[in-house]
Amino acid sequence: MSGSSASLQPPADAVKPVRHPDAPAPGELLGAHYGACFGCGSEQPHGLHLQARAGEGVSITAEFTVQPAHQGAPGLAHGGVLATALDETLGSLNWLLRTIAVTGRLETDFVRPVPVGATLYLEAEVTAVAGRKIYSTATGRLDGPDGPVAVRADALFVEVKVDHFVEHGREAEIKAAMSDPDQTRRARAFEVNP
Ligand SMILES: CCCCCCCC/C=C\CCCCCCCC(=O)SCCNC(=O)CCNC(=O)[C@H](O)C(C)(C)COP(=O)(O)OP(=O)(O)OC[C@H]1O[C@@H](n2cnc3c(N)ncnc32)[C@H](O)[C@@H]1OP(=O)(O)O
Repeated sequence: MSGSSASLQPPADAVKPVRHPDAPAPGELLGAHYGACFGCGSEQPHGLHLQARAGEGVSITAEFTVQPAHQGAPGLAHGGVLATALDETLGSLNWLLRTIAVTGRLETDFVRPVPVGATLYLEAEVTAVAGRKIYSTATGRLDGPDGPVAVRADALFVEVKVDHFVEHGREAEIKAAMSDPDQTRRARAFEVNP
């Protein structure tokens, strides 16, 4: 099965995404946007520790190695964990646009089982932007960047203001993020199209 639902088809007035002039250069590691992020943070012992790298245009590559803590069936990655890897990779794309956005919809195809110990080689790109809506797509491959596709996703991210996190997040974490000494992480969290 593949083919995303109608709500993931960009509308007729959608435009091509524009890479922000200050986006990290192709090949540059993005680093974690937040230390406690389950997808990319270093402070989560069982997190994915996904490492994303800027690509050409509005694209990203990322790697994630499946740990024993990520199992669903014995010896195999949990589907929700794989969806997280896709979500994190897709979410990282928005930094190349310098837009803060959250996942509105994520549609996933699980094509092949992914064993514990395997590295998932992910690539993602923004395909279109329509107002606050950002359309993107991702694949995850086994055995190398050109290996067989194991997972695929199409997504719609919706641009939000930083108030989204301030209103809905927990105060202690918000305060800690706001005083993060890492300038890049702070910028990723709080700059919108500067
Ligand atoms: C102080 C700390 C700050 C920290 C900052 C961090 C920065 C991060 C930096 C780097 C991140 C890198 C990595 C992250 C990766 C992980 C990403 C995630 O997992 S995010 C968590 C999961 N997602 C949610 O929790 C969203 C929950 N949902 C909502 O909050 C709302 O529903 C929201 C914002 C998505 C939309 O609500 P509305 O009221 O703002 O807007 P409406 O009018 O409903 O939607 C706008 C347009 O989008 C469409 N839309 C919205 N949801 C849709 C859906 N599910 N399917 C299809 N279309 C949808 C609507 O139909 C509408 O379209 P029309 O303008 O009318 O054409």
